[in-house]
Amino acid sequence: MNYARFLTAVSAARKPSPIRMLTELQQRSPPSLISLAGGAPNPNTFPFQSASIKVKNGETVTFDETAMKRALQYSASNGIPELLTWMKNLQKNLHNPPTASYTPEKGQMDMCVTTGSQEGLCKVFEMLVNPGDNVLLDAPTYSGTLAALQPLGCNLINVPSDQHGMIPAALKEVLSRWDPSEVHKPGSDAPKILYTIPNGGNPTGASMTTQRKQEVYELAQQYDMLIIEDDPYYFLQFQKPWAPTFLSMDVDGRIIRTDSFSKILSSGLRIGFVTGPKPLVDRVVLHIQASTMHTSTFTQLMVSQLLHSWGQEGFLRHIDRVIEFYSTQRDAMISSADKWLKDVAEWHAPSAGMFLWMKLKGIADTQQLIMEKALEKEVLLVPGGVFMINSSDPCPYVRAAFSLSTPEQIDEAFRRLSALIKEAL
Ligand SMILES: Cc1ncc(COP(=O)(O)O)c(CNc2cc3ccccc3n(O)c2=O)c1O
Repeated sequence: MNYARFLTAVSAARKPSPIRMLTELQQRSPPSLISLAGGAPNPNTFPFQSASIKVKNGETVTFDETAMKRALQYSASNGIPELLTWMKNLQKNLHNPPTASYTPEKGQMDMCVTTGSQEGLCKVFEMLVNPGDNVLLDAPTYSGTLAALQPLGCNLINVPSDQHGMIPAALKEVLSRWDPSEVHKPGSDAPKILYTIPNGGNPTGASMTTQRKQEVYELAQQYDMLIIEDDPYYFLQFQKPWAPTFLSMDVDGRIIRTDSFSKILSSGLRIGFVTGPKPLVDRVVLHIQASTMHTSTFTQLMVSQLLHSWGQEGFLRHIDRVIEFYSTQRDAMISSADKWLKDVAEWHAPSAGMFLWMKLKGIADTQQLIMEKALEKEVLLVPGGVFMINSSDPCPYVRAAFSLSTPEQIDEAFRRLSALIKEAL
């Protein structure tokens, strides 16, 4: 793959930070080395001495004085080695990416830690998207992605989708505007990237079928596009076997995948990952060097200690408990929707994630209904317009999350929603 053609001028201009290189050189050197180089503060001056974090299964994550000094100090921009290694092994076990065995030039699978997958998305978009670029995505989509993409001045092209995700025939139709043999011609405005949320989509709850992923991947090959696989709900798929990922079929090194611990370990710890071809991950890391420098060392070490004590089996047992919770919540929301809303709304029951996407019958746009009437009735949902490329377009949908409220609260909320829809009609 020729990765240079995908980089913005800004990303291509990024150079390794000399002091960060010195820090990493020092970390690779024997303890006999005396360094007067790094401008790191002396951890003996830090007020924090130790920590122990109780884990619900009875174990404890502890930071003794030595560990605490490390946890409170700068660390490598791509992530602390033990967390990266653990995650690379998990990615290889879960997805068996063809690129794991490639050379760096050929797009060898690499990873970096980001402060939430939101940071990963933001830096990936800034690496790839120039003003005026055509970018493909299936809308409605995550509002945080729109917030990161739209200020870049790109032209967002919607690819029609349904409850099974992006529709390959529709993608083929959208791409038919361009001749695949001309996409490398100077001045070509053929799309270079496609973004999608393949499992438990936000806001639609949609999950892509394997067949559709294969067809979308083949079209990306034909038009030499990268696919950004934003997959924070991968571990919230209620049925097994979990769907094969784009990463698992990536024979070319054209997949950039963002993962997140937010929905399974903690959203406040802000731990996400970018997985992709080494030439592209390297550019994201250069951007991290010049922005946050790295994700919090403390949180990375805390999570890494937990994962090492659990092992992959323990991690996947934890995931099973999380899946059990969210599928029970999904069942509660669906049964309350059937009870209160089936004559005023329509929906597809999600098989992953934490969202139900409902179309309100007879309501052209839900913005006013939700932002005024729903608040009067003391029930809050998200009006669908915030997930559309053009948020001022009328949208008859609302997004309901089944993550935080109890089944009883969900039932009462839908009773209130039903009443206000009937009043509005
Ligand atoms: C598809 C997709 N991609 C990336 C992210 C970012 O997750 P990260 O790993 O935690 O950075 C998300 C998080 N989505 C949301 C977050 C959120 C945070 C506060 C309040 C509301 C929020 N609502 O509503 C959300 O949907 C997502 O859904």
